[in-house]
Amino acid sequence: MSEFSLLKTQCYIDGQFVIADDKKTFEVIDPASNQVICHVPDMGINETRKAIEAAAIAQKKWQQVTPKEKAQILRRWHDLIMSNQEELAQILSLEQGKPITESRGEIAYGASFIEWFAEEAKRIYGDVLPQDKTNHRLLVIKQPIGVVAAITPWNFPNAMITRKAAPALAAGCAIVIKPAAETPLSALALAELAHQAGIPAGLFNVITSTDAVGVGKEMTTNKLVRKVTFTGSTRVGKILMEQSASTVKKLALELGGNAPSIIFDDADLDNAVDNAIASKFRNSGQTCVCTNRIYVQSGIYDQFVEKFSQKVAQFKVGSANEPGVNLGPLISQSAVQKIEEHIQNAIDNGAEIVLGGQRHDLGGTYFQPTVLKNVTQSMRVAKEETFAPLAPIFKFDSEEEAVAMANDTEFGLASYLYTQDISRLWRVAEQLEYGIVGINEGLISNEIAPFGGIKESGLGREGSKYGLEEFLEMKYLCWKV
Ligand SMILES: NC(=O)C1=CN([C@@H]2O[C@H](COP(=O)(O)OP(=O)(O)OC[C@H]3O[C@@H](n4cnc5c(N)ncnc54)[C@H](O)[C@@H]3O)[C@@H](O)[C@H]2O)C=CC1
Ligand SMILES: O=C(O)[C@H](O)CS(=O)(=O)O
Repeated sequence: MSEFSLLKTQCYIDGQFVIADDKKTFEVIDPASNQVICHVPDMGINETRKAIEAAAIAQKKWQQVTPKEKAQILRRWHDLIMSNQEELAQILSLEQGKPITESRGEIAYGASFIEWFAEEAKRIYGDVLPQDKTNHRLLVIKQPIGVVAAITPWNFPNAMITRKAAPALAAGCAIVIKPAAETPLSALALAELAHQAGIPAGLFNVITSTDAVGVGKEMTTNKLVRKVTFTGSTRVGKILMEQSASTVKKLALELGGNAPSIIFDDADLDNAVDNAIASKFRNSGQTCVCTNRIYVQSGIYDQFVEKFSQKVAQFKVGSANEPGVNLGPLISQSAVQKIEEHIQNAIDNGAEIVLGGQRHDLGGTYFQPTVLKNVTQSMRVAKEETFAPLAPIFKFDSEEEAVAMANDTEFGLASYLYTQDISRLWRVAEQLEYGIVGINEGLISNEIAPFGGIKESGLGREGSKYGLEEFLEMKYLCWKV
């Protein structure tokens, strides 16, 4: 690991790299080899509290810094990230397992949020309102919400941090981040580059810990924290919501998904196949916007299954730096058990394996890309997010039936539809109960558009001009002249 100058093994609090108060550490494991990469501090409530207190002090000064100066510092952070893209990508693949090409993409994707919000920092506007009385002047100003606490997942250990930290800093806030224990190194590398970019001490803090519950409790109940932003499971999102109620914190929750891809008879079949594959197997199926269910109209069902499976059969499973690898290892054995349960449940209820279905010969947490056909709504794959390389293909007859099945879930993050009928495109897009609709496109993530879900997929939006509002408070001034 010595070749990685950005591989940090201490937490970053108040501008210093530090160890845990009790010197405790925990192992960071390479999921491809199951080998220990290094050890990082196993911090807890006390260190979290210290970080929050440092953030509160730093934030008061930061909100006085001009937007232009904020933008310049954020731009420097972006430039440092991009000039260290390869090393950041190697560290990301080492701790998370995704193919190096995907990690390089994630670093650029993560940096795009910093670039975007460096620009947005200079465009935080207020309002002058019409008078209600002749001697009144009514104004609205926007101010930073204050100290932000962020809890982030293992599947995008770089981009899920910058997608929160960039708008927070651009708005004038300070942030304390607890990354997933599986993937802390990307967060610590970002801290090193934030330090080099001159982001003032206390504004960007990273706590690594195996005590997610304790750290989360401190983050959601400490009065100095005014906003909690979380990306992860709906189960944990609900816990954080409950815990945040005692101090009425603002929340942003990017939670689980159950994305349907609906392919109509009139779709461009090759485009639908390619995009359904891209959406399904990105990050080995471990993204919240991955297609989880594929609904194909009966007229092209057999053709679609054949074309889709032939392409998936060409996939190469392997470790991050192997040339041509499409699928890496899953993050954990529990992830492997979940896909095995979903496959078995589907088979027990009448589905058929077209491709895969087994653990890969490479062992560990590698799994074969799997395609099932004759899948129905009664199976677990229809109701639960598999978060793995499993493509269950359902058949439908009518548009109404497809929309009803697609919406038959408590989740509402991403959805996809493939048709060349313009009227149908509008009808179905408007009826889908999701925050995001990909139309003839399976890859919808960027820094420009508002990313987020409805129903039990979360609250709020990240990225886009809307993403900045999440870190601002609106103040109304009623001025007698
Ligand atoms: N919406 C999204 O982008 C994501 C959704 N997920 C969903 O979550 C499922 C489980 O994935 P995990 O990574 O295990 O998600 P998770 O929700 O268990 O973990 C996400 C983050 O929350 C922290 N956490 C866990 N329990 C906590 C608690 N009680 N209080 C405070 N923080 C806590 C974890 O340490 C991690 O940093 C996936 O199968 C997928 O369905 C997971 C990752 C991203
Ligand atoms: O957590 C996730 O899965 C990401 O939000 C998906 S994306 O933004 O990288 O598409």
